[in-house]
Amino acid sequence: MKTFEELFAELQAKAAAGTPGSGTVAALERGVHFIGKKVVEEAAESWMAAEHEGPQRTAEEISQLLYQVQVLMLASGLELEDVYRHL
Ligand SMILES: N=c1c2ncn([C@@H]3O[C@H](COP(=O)(O)OP(=O)(O)OP(=O)(O)O)[C@@H](O)[C@H]3O)c2ncn1[C@@H]1O[C@H](COP(=O)(O)O)[C@@H](O)[C@H]1O
Repeated sequence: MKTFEELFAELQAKAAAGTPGSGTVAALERGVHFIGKKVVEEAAESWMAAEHEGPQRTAEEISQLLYQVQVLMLASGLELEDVYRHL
């Protein structure tokens, strides 16, 4: 188990290192358009899970949504603080 902040630090490190085999690095190479579609896909799957599949499946889909949002943040050059200041 990891927190939102811990996951972001892990993804930042992999992006900076260009870690071979990392799905995050591969997504960043494909760019914002590809990543944006993954965000929308996971958002829709979270919504469908919440309506039809119960809390456990919803939690799984939301975890994937949070991951994709973090990848979009990296692709946009954003730090956690850039987002947190708007909360
Ligand atoms: N938490 C996640 C995570 N959540 C979702 N995903 C991605 O989102 C996909 C899951 O969505 P789906 O089930 O809809 O995908 P799928 O249909 O099986 O496959 P796709 O065709 O959509 O790619 C996975 O295939 C991953 O590509 C994640 N990829 C990585 N992480 C974590 O990110 C960290 C870095 O990962 P790497 O960059 O791959 O090393 C590790 O701690 C991982 O656990």
